Amino acid sequence: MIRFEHVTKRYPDGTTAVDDLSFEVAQGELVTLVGPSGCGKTTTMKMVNRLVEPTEGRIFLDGDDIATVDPVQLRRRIGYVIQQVGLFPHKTVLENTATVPHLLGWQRGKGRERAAELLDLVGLDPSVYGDRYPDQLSGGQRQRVGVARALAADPPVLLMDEPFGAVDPVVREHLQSEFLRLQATVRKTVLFVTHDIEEAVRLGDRIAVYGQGRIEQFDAPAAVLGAPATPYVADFVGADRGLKRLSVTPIEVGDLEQPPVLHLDDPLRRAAAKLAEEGARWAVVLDGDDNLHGWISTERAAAGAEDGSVREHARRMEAWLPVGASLKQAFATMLQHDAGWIAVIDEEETGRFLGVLTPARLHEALRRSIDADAQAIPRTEVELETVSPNAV
Ligand SMILES: Nc1ncnc2c1ncn2[C@@H]1O[C@H](COP(=O)(O)OP(=O)(O)OP(=O)(O)O)[C@@H](O)[C@H]1O
Repeated sequence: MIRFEHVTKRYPDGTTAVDDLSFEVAQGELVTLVGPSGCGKTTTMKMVNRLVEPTEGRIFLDGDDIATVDPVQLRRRIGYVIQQVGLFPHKTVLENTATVPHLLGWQRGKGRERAAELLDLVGLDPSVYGDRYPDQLSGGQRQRVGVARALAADPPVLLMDEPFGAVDPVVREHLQSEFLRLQATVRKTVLFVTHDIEEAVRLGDRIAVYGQGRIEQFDAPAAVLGAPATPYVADFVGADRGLKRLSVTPIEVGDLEQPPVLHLDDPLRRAAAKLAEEGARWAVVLDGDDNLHGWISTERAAAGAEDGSVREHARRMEAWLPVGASLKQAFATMLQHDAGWIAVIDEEETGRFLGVLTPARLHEALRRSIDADAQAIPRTEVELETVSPNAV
């Protein structure tokens, strides 16, 4: 979709901002450009929409050499989001969002309708925020308007230059999650500039790690973290690679332990006997549809009334995640609920219980992910050790 072929940019003062750059971004792919200040990220991006012209080399968009495309026509195919957002202060949120459809000569009603749809999509209720002016919004809300505006004319390509750079870390994480959800729906081809490796890792399908004017490594996040191509990249991604890798390694079904399982309507006496027989300290409790309800301790099951059912003694389980969530989320959930394990469910299939993740299993999953990359073998072929639930 976007292809750089031996692109160099030298500014008139002699600065070589980008030196012989070649890479390709596939349709629907989100590539993050990450590197220290002044390494040429913004220059790379601005060459795509011809705000900067290359000195040498060629750039293709969907097969067209962009040097041959009228810049105004070109920019209609490209949404652009920048840190300063650049909203018009005297226009309402809705008018700001409808800017590009308006420029494209869409009928006013159609443009506003589209703008309202987009505001909804980025989490701003148009009936609440549509008539406000930019200075009546928080920084995070302004960034969302910036994203909505860039998407309004439905361009296939988005260029995003530190779009979440100006907001505090909490809002930033929130915007990142929302953007990932949005991208899963709209599947744009995205170039995303950031100087934050965490953000690059979290958002990118692939990451381009920049040295001075050059890409040092262009790879999937797990590979950049697990197998940095050069000492420079290793240095840039930092010593706490293991921690960062947590955020790119998903929980897989193979990571889970299978503790004893009971159902809400099971007679308590039978449940207690089963737990004692298996030597387990607790069991997961499911409802009639095999969805997660909570858990019950062996002690509590044994102490209950003779004729009771599991329902009266089970506790709700708040610490759970869908399969595919990151190990980092799993770790955070354990800490948040002070839990020795978390339940993992299959969200796709309406919350069916799949198993539990323990700290030991989390650590194993992390190790396996590192080893698998190091040996360049598919993760599915890595043998799992079995750990009994009683070990928790
Ligand atoms: N108009 C210009 N004239 C001369 N030099 C420029 C110009 N624009 C950028 N540069 C230089 O080109 C190099 C790359 O700049 P660029 O803005 O692409 O870097 P960046 O990686 O985006 O940095 P940052 O993260 O600080 O925005 C820098 O040395 C910068 O000073």
